[in-house]
Amino acid sequence: MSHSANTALGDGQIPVFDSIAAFREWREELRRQGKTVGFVPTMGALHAGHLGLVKNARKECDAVVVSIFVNPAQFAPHEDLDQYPRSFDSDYASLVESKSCAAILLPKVSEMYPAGITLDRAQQQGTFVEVQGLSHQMEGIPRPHFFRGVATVVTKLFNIVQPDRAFFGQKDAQQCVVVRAMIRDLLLPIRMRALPTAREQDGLAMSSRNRYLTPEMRNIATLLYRAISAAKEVIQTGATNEREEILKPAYAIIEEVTKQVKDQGLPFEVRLDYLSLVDVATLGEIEVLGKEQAAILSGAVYVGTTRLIDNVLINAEEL
Ligand SMILES: Nc1ncnc2c1ncn2[C@@H]1O[C@H](COP(=O)(O)OP(=O)(O)OP(=O)(O)O)[C@@H](O)[C@H]1O
Ligand SMILES: CC(C)(CO)[C@@H](O)C(=O)[O-]
Ligand code: BAL
Repeated sequence: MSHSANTALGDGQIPVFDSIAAFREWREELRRQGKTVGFVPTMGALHAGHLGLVKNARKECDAVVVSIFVNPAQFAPHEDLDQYPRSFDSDYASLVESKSCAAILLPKVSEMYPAGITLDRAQQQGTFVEVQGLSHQMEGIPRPHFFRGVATVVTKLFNIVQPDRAFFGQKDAQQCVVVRAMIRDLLLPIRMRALPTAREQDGLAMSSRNRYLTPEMRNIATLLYRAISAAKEVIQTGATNEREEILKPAYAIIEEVTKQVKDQGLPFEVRLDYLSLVDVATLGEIEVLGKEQAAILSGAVYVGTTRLIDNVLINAEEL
């Protein structure tokens, strides 16, 4: 294949492109060969959840591209852009081991944001994509800048990779709903797949940010999954369809763990950010759940300064 991957990155088993022009050359050759391309966008610090997306993409597509890009536009000035884990060498080794990745795209901030990018939204220059109606509830309340940053970078990455299919994780449920709407609204010729959340043995959703947890924090980090699972169980028993009653056991679990951490004098706090029960299509909060209504039961908690998110689906298999 004639392409100019950056040979200083990786050991040549997978081409790594840090230049968009070089990547486009490589992509063009696949098109000439009539091969289908699957795309897995990531921010790196890869774990088994990411690798599951890559392996599934490979089952459905001839060649899989993985991007690794910590996108400044989706971070607020007070968030963890600088601390976000960056581990290219081990990410590269995991992708080689997966035997499922045909190329890695590692774009530079300067190429992704030709007009520059500052985290201060009021000062930002250039073109941004925003999915109105789905970006300012749930995760969009504490992170009002977030989905604009995601929609913008995913649009740019789609324009570079030009995938036939794009693979996302259900762990970031609202992101899946936002990206699906964006693909529909902008008439992008891409099929989106949202795959189930990979979990640790005790149920904790895999996440790059789990690396921030100390062993003491890790011991109680399943609280959110236990909480939303308890709420889902209430729905499944048919005992009630009212939001308040559905969420009651979830609030109780979080309160109990919060108190336990305090009583034991552990050197961190647990704090609930939010719990939510929304319709999958509108992301509107549900007061009374319809019999077959597809819904997302989700939440976010802080364990120390680490913010964990998780969700389960109600009356739906895929987002
Ligand atoms: N546990 C998981 N199971 C399946 N997919 C996942 C999981 N965690 C992340 N993903 C998906 O991988 C893609 C890249 O996510 P990202 O690189 O932000 O990882 P992350 O673990 O979600 O990181 P963070 O800790 O920043 O939330 C997204 O589509 C995301 O939904
Ligand atoms: C989709 C994504 C790679 C865009 O930066 C990011 O939001 C993520 O990792 O979920
Ligand atoms: N997976 C979500 C990326 C973020 O929180 O910035």
